Amino acid sequence: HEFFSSTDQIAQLFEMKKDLLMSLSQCIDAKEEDVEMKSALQNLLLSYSESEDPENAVRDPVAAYKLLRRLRSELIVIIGHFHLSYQCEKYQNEFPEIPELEDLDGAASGLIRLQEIYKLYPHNITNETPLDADEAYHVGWVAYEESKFQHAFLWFLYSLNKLTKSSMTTEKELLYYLNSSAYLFGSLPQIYFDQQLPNLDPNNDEVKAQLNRLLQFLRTSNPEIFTLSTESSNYETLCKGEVDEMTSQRQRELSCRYSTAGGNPRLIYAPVKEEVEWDKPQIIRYHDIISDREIEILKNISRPLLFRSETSEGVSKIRTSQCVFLEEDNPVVSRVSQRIADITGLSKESAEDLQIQNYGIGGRYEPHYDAWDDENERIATFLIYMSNVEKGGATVFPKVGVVLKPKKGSAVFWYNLHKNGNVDLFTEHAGCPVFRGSKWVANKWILEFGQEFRRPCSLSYWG
Ligand SMILES: O=C(O)CCC(=O)C(=O)O
Ligand SMILES: [Fe+2]
Repeated sequence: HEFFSSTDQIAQLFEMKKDLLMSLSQCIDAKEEDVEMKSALQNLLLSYSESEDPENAVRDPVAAYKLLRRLRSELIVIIGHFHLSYQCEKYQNEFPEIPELEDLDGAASGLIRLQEIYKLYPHNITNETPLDADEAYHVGWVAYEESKFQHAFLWFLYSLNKLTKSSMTTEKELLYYLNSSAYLFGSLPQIYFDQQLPNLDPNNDEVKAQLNRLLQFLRTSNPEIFTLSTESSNYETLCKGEVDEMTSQRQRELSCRYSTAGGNPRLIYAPVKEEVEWDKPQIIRYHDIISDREIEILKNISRPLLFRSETSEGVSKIRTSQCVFLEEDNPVVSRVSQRIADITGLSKESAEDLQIQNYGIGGRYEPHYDAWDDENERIATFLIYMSNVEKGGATVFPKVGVVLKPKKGSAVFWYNLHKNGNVDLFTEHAGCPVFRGSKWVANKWILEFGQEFRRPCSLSYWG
């Protein structure tokens, strides 16, 4: 099981750890004589505070990263105690999975992606939740492994400034990685690089002096490694919310109305609020199409079933979220499907199951199409927002400049295919990295076959 790709799963794990800690304290209290174990347990109990709210903590990606690290180390200790303690044996089948090192790497990678898109320095992204030297070193190391040498360098520098006596990270390691990332970034000539590394004096002062020399050299001869580039792709610019004037002007001219979808009996007394968000391709927002209660039910059914989302290439960094397809045997799921059919006028018999999705730390879905050129493709997408997202997490269409902000209870709808069956190339879209908040969405993909009389085909070459 994975944790970094769903912030909700991290919050759930916190609750499980809490329960486990409680049962451990009960079974140890009962009989255990081992003083050492009791005091270790006491420390764990002290570190856990009643008022801690994991759902709130995971809204901040840096806090979520720290929490994940902490949960991993605490669970290892707690489960270790269970194994050591004879009296606690009966609990042994109920352990939650422990986050793996890959989870910590995935979480760090999410932070780096946030920095890249939103142009954030380590001190920007950590301004609410600071990282300690070891945590920062780990993020730098992940950036280094991903060949993102400037981010790596900046994190190592951050780590250097946070070093304390209790840090596991050493100045010597930092000198090595600062030096190497500066060289690989292209800010350090080979000669300088070679001079810095060999035969480091284990004497700390010597390392310190070398570190200072390195930084001084970089500041004077190659200062660009300290400053992030401001270049962005269309996708990134839209995610940052920098919509150009023309686009926002065009957006303001669009309309909204109450609709009964052409007199659908189920909508006559409760027309749906319809807002045209974009004209070409047409993107329609429907407001208040699902209640908070329905959302809670869908989240609760999904939680134990969530699994890493895939793309046509399998599991990949392109898409960091977890999802599950829900079948119609649940009344809320079938009610939502019926509502989508009523609103869009399309047949629900020809559609995929409702897909519920929760994003991870810095979770995103990079630009993609929902439909390909195969038979019975996804003619349309109905995307429901099941949460608000405080920062980031917009759905953007890079080819046309559209930014759709998640609004809880609303949905957006567009056709991926032209009437002639070809993919509309303007429907390329992305889910921007979540910068603050927990993002939940539900996808309903409506298929081509069975819609022939509801959305007649055209023979036109153009669409
Ligand atoms: O989460 C979003 O905003 C977009 C999701 C999406 O495009 C998808 O799941 O196919
Ligand atoms: Fe999509």
